[in-house]
Amino acid sequence: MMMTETVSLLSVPFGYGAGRHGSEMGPQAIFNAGLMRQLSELQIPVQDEGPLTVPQHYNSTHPRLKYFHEIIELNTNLAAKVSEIVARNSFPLVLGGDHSIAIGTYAGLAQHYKNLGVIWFDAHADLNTEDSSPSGNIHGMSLGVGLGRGPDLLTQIKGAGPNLKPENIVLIGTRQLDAGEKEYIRSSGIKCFTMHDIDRKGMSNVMDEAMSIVTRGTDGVHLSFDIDSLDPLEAPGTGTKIPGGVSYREAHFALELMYESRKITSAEFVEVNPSLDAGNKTARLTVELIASLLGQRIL
Ligand SMILES: NC(=[NH2+])NCCC[C@H](N)C(=O)O
Ligand SMILES: [Mn+2]
Ligand SMILES: [Mn+2]
Repeated sequence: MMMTETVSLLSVPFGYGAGRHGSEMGPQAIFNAGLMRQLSELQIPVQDEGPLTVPQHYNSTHPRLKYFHEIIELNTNLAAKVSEIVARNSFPLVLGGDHSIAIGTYAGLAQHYKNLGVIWFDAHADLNTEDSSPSGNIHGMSLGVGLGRGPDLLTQIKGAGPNLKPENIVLIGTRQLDAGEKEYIRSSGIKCFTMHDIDRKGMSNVMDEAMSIVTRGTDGVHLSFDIDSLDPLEAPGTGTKIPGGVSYREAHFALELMYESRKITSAEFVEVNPSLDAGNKTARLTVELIASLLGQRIL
């Protein structure tokens, strides 16, 4: 919680953007892992917005964009809900779901913030297009949509694009890029802190640089946190695991620094997939990470 009082918890039990089933059960797993208890220990006033209604599967059959129509419908509804939360001056905390729901989140935010900074914590860049995507899974395209780069119909969701600016975006934890994404990152100038950069500079310097980029000339900062940014040894419950990720301590430290900055104005945690988890380890980790973002301290 950074600039507002209440945290509005919005569950989005939706997984059609991912290649594997299960992330639609993410919000329930995160609640089961003790989210409400953790927030009450932090004495944070919470408004539970309940789960967003998700569209039924009506067999949308776009050849290269899987569940295209469901994703449009979901994100249209999500954008309206997020916008309403911001209008109430509450802090939107969105629980996914797969990363395609980021489209609806920033579409809702864009109705209030004209120059939104975005921190995209992820093993991936999610900057694919219909043509560059190796999978057709829209969770791999969701950041691109906000830059006007994604599939046309998606960018036409109210607020969805192109409302984000490359110079206001930082990627952190990146370690798997498809060819088209690399090219776009280089040509657009999006700042990308790969695992190599984290190893070389340390998370402390990376976060200092990242915060200075996303706060320069912006009127809000959104954190989009894909749990696959963490090393799969820490976070096995996710659908696209890439080895060599952010450590447990680095992730907490980054989130603690974001809290200290008091600049974050909204957040989402996505890609927790309980059907791939070891017990409920990844969901429990997510609860702890949320706590760090919201001010939990060791002492
Ligand atoms: N949000 C995610 N986990 N994205 C994974 C994307 C993987 C790959 N780049 C693709 O486009 O299919
Ligand atoms: Mn992602
Ligand atoms: Mn990812």
